[in-house]
Amino acid sequence: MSVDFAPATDFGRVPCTVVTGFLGAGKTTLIRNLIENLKGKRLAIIVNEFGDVGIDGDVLKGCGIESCPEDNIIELANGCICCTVADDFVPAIDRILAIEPRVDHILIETSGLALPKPLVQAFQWPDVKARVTVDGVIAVVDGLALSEGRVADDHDALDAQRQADGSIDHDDPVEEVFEDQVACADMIVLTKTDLLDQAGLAAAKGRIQAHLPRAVKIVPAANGVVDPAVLIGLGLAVEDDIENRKTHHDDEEDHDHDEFDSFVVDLAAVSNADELAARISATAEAQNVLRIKGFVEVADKPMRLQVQAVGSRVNHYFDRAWAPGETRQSRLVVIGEKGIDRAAIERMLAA
Ligand SMILES: Nc1nc2c(ncn2[C@@H]2O[C@H](COP(=O)(O)OP(=O)(O)OP(=O)(O)O)[C@@H](O)[C@H]2O)c(=O)[nH]1
Repeated sequence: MSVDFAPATDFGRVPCTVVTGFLGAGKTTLIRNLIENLKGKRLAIIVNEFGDVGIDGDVLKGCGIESCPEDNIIELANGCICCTVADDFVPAIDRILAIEPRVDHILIETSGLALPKPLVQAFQWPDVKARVTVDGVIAVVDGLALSEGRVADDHDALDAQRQADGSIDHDDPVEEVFEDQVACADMIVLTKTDLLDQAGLAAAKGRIQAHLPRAVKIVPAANGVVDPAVLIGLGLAVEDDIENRKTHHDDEEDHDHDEFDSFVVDLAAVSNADELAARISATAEAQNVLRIKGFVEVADKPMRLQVQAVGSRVNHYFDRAWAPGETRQSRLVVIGEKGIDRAAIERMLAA
């Protein structure tokens, strides 16, 4: 598949697509599909994660795509890119722009908890603006979760409550992050449609539409499959429009992510992958965990097990052989709202 990049707003600048979306919505899956299908274009990726340990970068590096070699994938773990933009993002852009031959396009995967607006605003800084431009902001939303009302549930009720009580000016943190991501989007990718029937799809679309401040297209996707021509090469120079996109955090001088916790759980090798998946599912359900992901050693297996849980729904598969000399270790990143019970989660996962 070939995509023409000729946005009128480029002026020789490298276009950059920001992929945002709540934890586990399907950002990495979408990006993986994009890089597989953007053949012939030299790509670089910035992958940002909330926790200290990067999993998504490792997943993307595993793609082995010639147009996006491992060295072109920069991981920014250790916090959301919206907060570390000055320290981490600009050096990452510098590094990418030094790559020879020059890359044609940059993809940025923000962490699932990042607010896209401060990141896009960084593209207004003169040193950045002279060299790169935001081609478009893609918000990836979890169709399954939305169809079940798990994100942005009860919005109407909340609105009514807000209007009745002037002192309420914030949703719960999960909804706030989700709404800010959608508010900044030029295109919405509604994922996991393979798990939805017609009614579920309509419900998910309806929930998103209720949040859209502007006419923004909703593109349904199963397993990240979207024609790159739909998402890439929009040429919107979003940095020039971002101030018009209203979000919950507009009036905050400084925001933080204190509402969320993340930690790493080291496990011993497991003997049975299905049993581990069942344990993870039960833990996520009982302890209200938002996201668990990582790599695990299964005893006597030459392959590494990749584990991905979104809420209590768990996927696991052997993604590649452990490399010679690589430490076979089992590490899971756990993310939840502030106050999740770390000791109980560690106990349940290790049981
Ligand atoms: N069935 C199905 N599963 C999907 C789809 N898209 C993503 N997934 C699964 O959902 C889980 C999370 O997907 P990711 O692509 O890692 O999500 P993410 O948004 O990058 O997650 P974070 O970076 O942690 O916020 C994985 O198990 C994926 O395989 C889809 O369209 N259909």
